[in-house]
Amino acid sequence: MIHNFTITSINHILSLTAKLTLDPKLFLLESYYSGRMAQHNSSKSNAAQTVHQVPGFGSEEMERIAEHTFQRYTLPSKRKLGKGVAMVWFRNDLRILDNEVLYKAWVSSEVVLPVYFLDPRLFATTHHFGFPKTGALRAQFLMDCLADLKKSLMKRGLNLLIQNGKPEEILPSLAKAYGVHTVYAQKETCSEELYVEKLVSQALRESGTKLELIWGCTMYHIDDLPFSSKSLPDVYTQFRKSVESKSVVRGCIKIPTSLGPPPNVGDWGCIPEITSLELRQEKVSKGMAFVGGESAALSRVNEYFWKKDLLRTYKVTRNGMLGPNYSTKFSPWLASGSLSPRFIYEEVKRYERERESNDSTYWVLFELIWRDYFRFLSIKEGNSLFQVGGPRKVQTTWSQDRVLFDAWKDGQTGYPLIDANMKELSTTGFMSNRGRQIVCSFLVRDMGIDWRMGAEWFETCLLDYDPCSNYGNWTYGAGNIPQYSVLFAEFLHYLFAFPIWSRDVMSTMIKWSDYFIGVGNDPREDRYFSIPKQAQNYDPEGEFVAYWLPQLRALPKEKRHFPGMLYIKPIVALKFGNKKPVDNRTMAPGTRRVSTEVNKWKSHRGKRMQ
Ligand SMILES: Cc1cc2nc3c(=O)[nH]c(=O)nc-3n(C[C@H](O)[C@H](O)[C@H](O)COP(=O)(O)OP(=O)(O)OC[C@H]3O[C@@H](n4cnc5c(N)ncnc54)[C@H](O)[C@@H]3O)c2cc1C
Ligand SMILES: Nc1ncnc2c1ncn2[C@@H]1O[C@H](COP(=O)(O)OP(=O)(O)OP(=O)(O)O)[C@@H](O)[C@H]1O
Repeated sequence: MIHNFTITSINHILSLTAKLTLDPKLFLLESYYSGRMAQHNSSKSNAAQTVHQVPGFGSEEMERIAEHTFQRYTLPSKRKLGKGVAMVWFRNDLRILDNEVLYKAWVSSEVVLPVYFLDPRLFATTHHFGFPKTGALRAQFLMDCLADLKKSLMKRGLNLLIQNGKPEEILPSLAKAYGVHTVYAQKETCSEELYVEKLVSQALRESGTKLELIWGCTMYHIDDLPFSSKSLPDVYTQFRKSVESKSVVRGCIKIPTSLGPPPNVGDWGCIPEITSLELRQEKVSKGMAFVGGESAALSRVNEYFWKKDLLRTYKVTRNGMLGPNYSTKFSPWLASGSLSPRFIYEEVKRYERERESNDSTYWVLFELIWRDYFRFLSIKEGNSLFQVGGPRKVQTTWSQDRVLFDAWKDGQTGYPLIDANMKELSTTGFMSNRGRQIVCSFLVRDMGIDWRMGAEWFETCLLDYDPCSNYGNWTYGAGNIPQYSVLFAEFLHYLFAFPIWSRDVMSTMIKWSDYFIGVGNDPREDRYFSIPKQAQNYDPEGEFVAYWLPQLRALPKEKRHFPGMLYIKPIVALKFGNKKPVDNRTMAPGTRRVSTEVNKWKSHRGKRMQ
């Protein structure tokens, strides 16, 4: 069931959340959840301004689903051999199911001390363009995750210590005060996180405590790859085929029934209001409102796979843009670590055994392998993933025109498909994969803007922000990952897999010849997404744009994507809007060279138009 609720209800929820102060006593957490959800449940669906809660369950139902899932993953009581106190430093692994960090700390000690640091660096600004590092919606999602984790730990005889500050400054004194022999934490891969790991390791060494970093964020474990991450294939397909044939996804780590006894902590700390992090409360006024936390994550898996049976058709629907049903929406929980990709894997396999195995069930795993790929790529490529030329070190002059960029960011470009997607992003913290590819292509290719501005804005807004997937996809979209080698490898694979006289091969060769011509050209011409074509294929009725730009709803469906004078004037012409490619960097903003006629869509030409 999807709960629709009004803006007023959301306001209530947010003000309730804003007033939240958590007490170690479980009943206050109970009232946090029941209060938050009562608002969701009591509200009535109201006209166009609806909000779809994801997942669409009330708090009790989510808790029931989570408990039921935990029971299937309960570790039969086992004698612990460990001694002393171990600490769990929670990072992007905010879960108890399939958490090796938590498990290792538990087996290696008599007492576990779980800690989360509200590191001020997470709430500072992005590297180049000074946007908020964490936007208000993701910050609120994070607070939900922490509240849910705290509650789960308390149910198992523990708690979560919340500390404001940098881990390297606080950990040594905590370790000393509690006699911690080892701090366990999830291993990260990007330079900002590696820097913190280095500082923590140095600080702990001085106090004689060990730091043990454990791999935990991918579906395939790094130790099970058939190659070292430094020799990761440049081509996704090679990577995927190799891991699929040579590696096995490890089983989920189970949860001990009791994680106690807890250490003697006087004040476990509160989950703060996001205003105390210098963020303004933001309300989700329409679209999807995601509930943070592991209980919600497990409930979403249950809803998408089992209750609504949407896994059966995922491959057909996954390119949609409107509503909670076209794709899994697992990404926000995966990014915060409140959902394990191995758990998703096991649920897909269970679904295949119990219901059906088809292209769609496989395709969720195919997409999760993309996620793994970008994670491992961040090890191989290091900081080049964040640099303007990307791993290819492409030399291109990009514009950093603030007027153009702000029009993109604020959904004011004059192209409804771009504007609707950008409004969804700022209103909800989410955008479909299709939408992300389209707005990325528009910013980079039609506007000629520095792709890092787009990537940093995504970093601010996305609930599912993950440095590897975000910067990986942006560099890929900006043409900074060697796509000609991708195609060449695909070509060879195809050549050897099929007889040369096959008609498919011949037509594919003709198609691919276009890619080879472009080698060495301006990368902005790679992966061009034609707006008319995308609109026609993925929003033919104009429902998505009319949802986010209600002023377009009154127009005939075929006019909604190109409303002409009835909408904002397009801020730039489309690069391939006319027959000849246009370099927008030489055009004054406001110049309009785009065909607005729907029946001219098919005449739009562009190299590599998707
Ligand atoms: C410019 C751009 C930026 C992106 N930034 C992020 C980001 O910061 N964090 C993030 O998780 N994803 C990012 N993606 C990938 C993708 O858009 C989202 O993972 C997806 O839209 C999330 O929705 P979903 O969970 O319903 O996906 P589904 O279609 O249901 O896919 C299932 C899961 O597979 C993984 N996945 C799917 N597509 C990709 C992909 N292209 N790359 C990596 N993993 C993928 C995700 O974990 C996703 O949850 C980005 C894509 C683009 C084009
Ligand atoms: N987790 C992360 N999220 C976002 N950005 C990250 C993350 N980890 C590393 N980075 C980025 O990686 C880059 C570090 O690379 P590098 O040291 O080459 O850049 P820099 O020299 O600081 O950049 P510049 O010379 O352009 O100022 C920075 O842009 C940093 O913000």
